[in-house]
Amino acid sequence: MDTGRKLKVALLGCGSVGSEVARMMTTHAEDLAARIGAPVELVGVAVRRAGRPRPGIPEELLTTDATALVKRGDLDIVIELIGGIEPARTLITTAFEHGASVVTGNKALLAEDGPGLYAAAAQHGADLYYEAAVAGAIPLVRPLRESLAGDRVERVLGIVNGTTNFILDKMDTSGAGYADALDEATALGYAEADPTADVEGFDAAAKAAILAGLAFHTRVGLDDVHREGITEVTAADLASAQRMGCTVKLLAICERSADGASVTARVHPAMIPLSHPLASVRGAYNAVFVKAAAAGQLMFYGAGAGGAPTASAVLGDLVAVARHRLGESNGPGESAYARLRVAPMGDVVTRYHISLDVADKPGVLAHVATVFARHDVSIDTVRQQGKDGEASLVVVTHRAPDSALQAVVAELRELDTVRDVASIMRVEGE
Ligand SMILES: NC(=O)c1ccc[n+]([C@@H]2O[C@H](COP(=O)([O-])OP(=O)(O)OC[C@H]3O[C@@H](n4cnc5c(N)ncnc54)[C@H](O)[C@@H]3O)[C@@H](O)[C@H]2O)c1
Ligand SMILES: N[C@@H](CCO)C(=O)O
Ligand code: NA
Repeated sequence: MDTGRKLKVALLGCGSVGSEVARMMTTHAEDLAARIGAPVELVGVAVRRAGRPRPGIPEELLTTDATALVKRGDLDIVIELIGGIEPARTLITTAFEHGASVVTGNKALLAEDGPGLYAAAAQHGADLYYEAAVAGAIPLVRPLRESLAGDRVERVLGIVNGTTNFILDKMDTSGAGYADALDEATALGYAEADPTADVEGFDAAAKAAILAGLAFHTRVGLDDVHREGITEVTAADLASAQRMGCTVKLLAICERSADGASVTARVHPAMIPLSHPLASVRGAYNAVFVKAAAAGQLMFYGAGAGGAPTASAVLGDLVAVARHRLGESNGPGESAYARLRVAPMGDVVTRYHISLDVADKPGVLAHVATVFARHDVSIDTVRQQGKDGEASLVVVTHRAPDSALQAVVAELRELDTVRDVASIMRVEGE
């Protein structure tokens, strides 16, 4: 098809991902044109600092005025790769107002204000695409948004943050503590100078909010996601997991309740059996399981981060959106019609591994067991190891509501014979 038309594209942000997108748009120009049906031309690149050498990007395309760029009025597509809430949000909405469609990788902004962005896109008849926002290169947004649009998704479970997976993997394989593993992740460039967003689970929680929204056709905000990071995970937790034939992963889990009336979304470290495929996701890789009523279990695996892998997802979106511009059509907008209740963490039903330091005296085990029984939490296994009048007690429960487990722990902490509740970890993937 030769329509004689050229599609004009502006790029906002030229960091790890943006620079790869600019490079690929140049090196793959002919293939992109053939696949889209018209050439895509990069007409401007907004950067924060001018005057830096940017190999492969003609200097005359660079500008430090992103606002003026998105207001040009002749843009077909704006690719936002600045990140963060502002100025990204204003730039994206301004791009819509001036007639462009938008491709972004900005999970923080989508989790904060996805509905606002969708509304702006719909108002101006534009597309909003964001495959790069969740699990980088791995096609996951499009499968949920399009391929599974005819099915009923029951659960999304996976590893969606590479930095924390690298740290936990390091702790597992080397016996290192959290701080040493974080130092190594920083030295190797996996963790950022300020690792808070990754290690405290904010990045994974934003992705969980996006995934839950897509999976359940319900608005799920960042505040709806229960979030625990990995900073409290100890070498002892990993050792204990290994003794149980498990490892520890930071998981994002979005589930429909058994009665289908509500959904939950959570991010926390959890033990998973070594036999589970997620246990063999090493280093900074991501992997996500999607369970749907008709499709059954699907597994998505690959590079969840990195300039080139993430740029692959951005370019895929660019092709899709460009085709729509040529065909004067649109991709899917927001789908939040189901309006399911987003239930609190207390409603989540799962298993627990609880490690207690107790006095090694007659009746202590019975006393501890009574607390579990009082809250209707059934014990699966108990393992005790004694040392000098003290004992460490590891209790693994059957499935129980999180609220019941929290009540058990609060009561255990009050017992004279319980010196410390050393760790509480959920057990998933069985
Ligand atoms: N790096 C990854 O592996 C990865 C993976 C998935 C998604 N993402 C997302 O992609 C986006 C970009 O990530 P990144 O890793 O390339 O970040 P980055 O920090 O490397 O790049 C962002 C760039 O934007 C520039 N910038 C900041 N303010 C600007 C402004 N007002 N105008 C123009 N430029 C401005 C910065 O100077 C920087 O070069 C983020 O939303 C991120 O969450 C990144
Ligand atoms: N910081 C993120 C990048 C991808 O969103 C990670 O470690 O996975
Ligand atoms: Na993706």
